[in-house]
Amino acid sequence: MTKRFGQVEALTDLTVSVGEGVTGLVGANGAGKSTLIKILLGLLDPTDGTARVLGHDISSQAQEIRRLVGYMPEHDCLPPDVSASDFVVHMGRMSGLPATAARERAADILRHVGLDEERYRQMGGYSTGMKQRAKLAQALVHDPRLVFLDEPTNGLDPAARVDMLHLVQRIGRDFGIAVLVTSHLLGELERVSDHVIVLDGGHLLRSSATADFLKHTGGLLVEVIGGDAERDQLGEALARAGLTCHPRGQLVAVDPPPQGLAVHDVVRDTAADLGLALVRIQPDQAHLEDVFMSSSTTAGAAAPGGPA
Ligand SMILES: Nc1ncnc2c1ncn2[C@@H]1O[C@H](COP(=O)(O)OP(=O)(O)OP(=O)(O)O)[C@@H](O)[C@H]1O
Repeated sequence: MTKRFGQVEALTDLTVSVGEGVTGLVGANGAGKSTLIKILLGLLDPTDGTARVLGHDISSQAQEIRRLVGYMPEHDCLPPDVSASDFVVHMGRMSGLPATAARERAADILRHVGLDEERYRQMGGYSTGMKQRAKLAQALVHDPRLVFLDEPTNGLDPAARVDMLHLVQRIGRDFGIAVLVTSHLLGELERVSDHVIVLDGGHLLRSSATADFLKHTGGLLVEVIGGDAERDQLGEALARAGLTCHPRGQLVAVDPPPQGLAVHDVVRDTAADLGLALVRIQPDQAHLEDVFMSSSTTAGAAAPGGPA
């Protein structure tokens, strides 16, 4: 499908399918991730093309799709003067649950996402992490078969990110709900996704099983919160500490270190000295960033079929 907003082409000839389990939809800001989700929900019409979600056509069966699908939007959409408990019950009722069932489901799901006593407080006073959990709960209250999570880790500190990613993994693996989850941090979805779709400027760069992205090279990949400046600051400091590194997308790739150098300690201490927040240190086996580095565009490729 294609989606244009005036002169801007947000999605270009995109053909992709999403299967069971957790699928990571990855791309820089503006890559077209939110646009794709909104089209699949029937909130936006494609300029060209069509799609099916759980076997239903997005243009003629949007209502059926919304019954079967949950949606956690990217931006804060929570009424500040309502408690999470009342809000999630309300969203359950809006999805057609009877009052008692909505109350029971809301209590269960709020417990699953980790909002306990706080659920009776007005959401205006919540931290970003609590707001993300309330947004996640409302997406799950009607027991959907598929859930779209748009940047669920946005605005969270590293510990809260890990918690949220763990929750995303549980939704896919323990609750058996298919998940399409987006992130602009290239690396963070690799650990929780069974499948990864990479978008760049509205084009499909790659769609594969996560394992196909992985190959161990003996080096390390390091990611810190921030942009190019923070990445380069870390890379330069690691070079001064005796490591050979290169920028790779948003990451610092560290070549296999000299024998005997405790490279994890060097990276951790260097980041701490610079006051940079580490997102991850991991073996250099992630090829997501390589996909971004390669100039070839493979629009039109498709992943194995499934419910969406
Ligand atoms: N309603 C709109 N009107 C005009 N342009 C839009 C609209 N919505 C999105 N766009 C443009 O379409 C492109 C894709 O946007 P989209 O929000 O889908 O990206 P994204 O990958 O979700 O990034 P982000 O994480 O920043 O939201 C961007 O260039 C954006 O400016």
